[in-house]
Amino acid sequence: MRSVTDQIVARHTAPRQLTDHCVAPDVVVPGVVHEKRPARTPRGDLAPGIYHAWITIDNQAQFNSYSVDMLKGIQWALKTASNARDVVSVVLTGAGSKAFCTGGNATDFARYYARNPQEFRQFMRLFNDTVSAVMVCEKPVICRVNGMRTGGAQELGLACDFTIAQDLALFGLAGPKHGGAMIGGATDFLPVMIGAEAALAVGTLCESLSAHKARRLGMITAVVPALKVDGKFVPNPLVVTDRCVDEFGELVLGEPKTGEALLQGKALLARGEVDLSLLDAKVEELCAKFVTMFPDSLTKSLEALRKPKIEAWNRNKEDNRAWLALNMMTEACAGFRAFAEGSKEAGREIDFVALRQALAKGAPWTPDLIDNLMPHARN
Ligand SMILES: CC(C)(COP(=O)(O)OP(=O)(O)OC[C@H]1O[C@@H](n2cnc3c(N)ncnc32)[C@H](O)[C@@H]1OP(=O)(O)O)[C@@H](O)C(=O)NCCC(=O)NCCSC(=O)C1=CCCCC1=O
Repeated sequence: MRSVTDQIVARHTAPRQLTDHCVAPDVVVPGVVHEKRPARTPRGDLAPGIYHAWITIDNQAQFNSYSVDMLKGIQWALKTASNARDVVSVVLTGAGSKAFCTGGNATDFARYYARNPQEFRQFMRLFNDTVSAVMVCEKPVICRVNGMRTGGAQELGLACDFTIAQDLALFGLAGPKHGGAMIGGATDFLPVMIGAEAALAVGTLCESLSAHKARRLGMITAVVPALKVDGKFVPNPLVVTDRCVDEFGELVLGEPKTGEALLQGKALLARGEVDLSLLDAKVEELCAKFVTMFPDSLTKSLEALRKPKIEAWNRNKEDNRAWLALNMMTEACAGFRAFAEGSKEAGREIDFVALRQALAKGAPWTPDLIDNLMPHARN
């Protein structure tokens, strides 16, 4: 039986032919899965004819890092979902349970963009426009963090309106340790989201944060357990989750365990299996809340609340793009080559002391200086 609103629509209150407002065609890009999943109400009832758009980054062999084509695919998918009349919210996620995404493909960076700033400028055009596409999306954008979120992916994730993470996921940034500054969005968003002092630590030290610490800092919306041991969910056993402060009053919630506690945590981790059903339930719970809201009022609220992040981003994004491009001649060239040419055994970082010693004597960034900073040059 048709509902009354269906009958009203059938009386031709809606245009016979709908106009497509998307700039680019909705194309299928390998590595980016774009689908519409049926929406439900908060009570769990199906809401026929309306959907949530799921965008899944899928390059699992390389921890879901994105190629240029994949960036285009993510951007198209965001724009398509933004325009789709039947889409309520957008979920941006990664395939599998290891990584949400680890940013740009570091091997491509080393092989194609190193010493090629004009080409990296073009890459950054795509990247910047993808971050902007998140923040002008007319629907709420939820980052479903199924695993590690680092580098440019952390910046893309910070641009999202909500982040829900499974609690084994790590959050990181490829900053000065990799030869970059975290200016693809993180330096704009973090001070607004977590305050200037915490942003300085996160934005310079290049230390991975646990999902619990990210939640404590206010960087993400919610955390759910993902490890199942003997059929029961347990919190991430590698980090402190049972107290907020240590005996001296220092905050420890979400900090890594050490010593015997860490060994026990690792043993528990090895016995368990990862199950993302609670993550999916939490994402669905949030998506369902949006179904029972006035759409325009929701979009207006998003637009108003995004302003502090967007204003910071728009102030800096083009200058930062230019700096990141030129930095491909020097530090990023060395940093990404070290990742691509290194290995777990040899290490994936440059010889920082040798670099500083050379620069202290005024040495220029010659190709042979960079060659000699590589991990294999030390052996
Ligand atoms: C910390 C890591 C993400 C994960 O470390 P670990 O858990 O030890 O796993 P690995 O063995 O290192 O990784 C598993 C395999 O995946 C490959 N991998 C992982 N990430 C990438 C990547 N980004 N690009 C290419 N390949 C990747 C890794 O080589 C392994 O494969 P293998 O065949 O060798 O077994 C660690 O992997 C890491 O540090 N990765 C690099 C992260 C990185 O530098 N990302 C780029 C950041 S820069 C960036 O994204 C941007 C900056 C400016 C704005 C635009 C932008 O995109």
